[in-house]
Amino acid sequence: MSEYAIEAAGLRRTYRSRTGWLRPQRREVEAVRGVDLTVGNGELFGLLGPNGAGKTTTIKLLNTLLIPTAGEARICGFDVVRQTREVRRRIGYVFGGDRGLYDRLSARDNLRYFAELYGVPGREQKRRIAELFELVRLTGRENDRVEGYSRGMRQRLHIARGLLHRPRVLFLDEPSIGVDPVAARELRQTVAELAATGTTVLLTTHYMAEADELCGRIAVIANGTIQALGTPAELRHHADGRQVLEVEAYGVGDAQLAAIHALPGVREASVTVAGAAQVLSVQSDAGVDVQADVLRALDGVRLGRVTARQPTLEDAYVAIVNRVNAQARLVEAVAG
Ligand SMILES: Nc1ncnc2c1ncn2[C@@H]1O[C@H](COP(=O)(O)OP(=O)(O)OP(=O)(O)O)[C@@H](O)[C@H]1O
Repeated sequence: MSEYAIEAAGLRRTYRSRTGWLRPQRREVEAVRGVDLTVGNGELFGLLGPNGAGKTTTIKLLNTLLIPTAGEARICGFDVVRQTREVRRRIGYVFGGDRGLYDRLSARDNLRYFAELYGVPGREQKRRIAELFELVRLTGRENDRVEGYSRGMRQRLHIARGLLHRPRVLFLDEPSIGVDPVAARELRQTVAELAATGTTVLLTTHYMAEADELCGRIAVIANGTIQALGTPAELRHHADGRQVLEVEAYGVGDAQLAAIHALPGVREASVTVAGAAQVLSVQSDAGVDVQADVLRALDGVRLGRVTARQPTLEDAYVAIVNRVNAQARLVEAVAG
């Protein structure tokens, strides 16, 4: 058996498309620009990045749905281009969203159907399906039609489907998308239990907290390359030497955000929406008190609680991704 479940070296993928009808133009998007990666057997590995970073493309290159423009990848030692059959036998692919299940059938009939499709021997099917219902915590709901399932339940059924043929490696592409927080927690439990059975899991997600809780190691991908890779504790170091000021606010505009970003000592400033309120997070150099300046910049905005705290993994992630964005803007400015 190969030492690694997943290996990628110099993996690249460029999409070529035509846009326009009257004056067609060729457009090239370098979605993945040289990814190097090794994932050990039984590892639960996270691939994190903003929209358009290249996560799904990377997964599709590894699971034989796309052919690399350059570079190589192996699954359990088998080449994804030259040994697709060997690779496909060893992988499962689960993606977020609603496609891929038959609503009018019961959950059990769905799994029976896919077990046939994946060539699970008839005498094994019953036991395997029961085992999987147990793993994804749907025992007792097997005979319900899928149309009555919640999003979280569907997602767990998707995982069961992806595991029918006992893959060594499972690709989970944003499993918790659109799933409510309680269901997302159950989903995470399922993924953790799955990894405990020895299956290698490559998980993509937008949620840092999810990756933090589940993954042994995480790669942050942005702009088609890996920007940082390590355990959650190692990634946290990207925010070393910083402190965070959090301000609950109602109506912070882009101009104010830009003004805060430009304040001396401020490294990052971002806004997330939490219910009716916004949460403004300002990362600054530790030892520089930016609170008075920040509050002055927010003059006229209704404010709630103001808190100072230590950086989290999420802050480290913001720091990594913003650094890449700043570099990309610089390259564009020089080129333009
Ligand atoms: N079939 C395609 N043709 C042309 N461009 C594409 C195609 N698929 C993806 N892209 C582009 O490639 C880049 C990477 O996309 P990809 O879907 O891999 O990102 P992602 O990290 O999975 O993003 P998201 O989190 O939004 O799903 C994006 O700029 C995207 O617009």
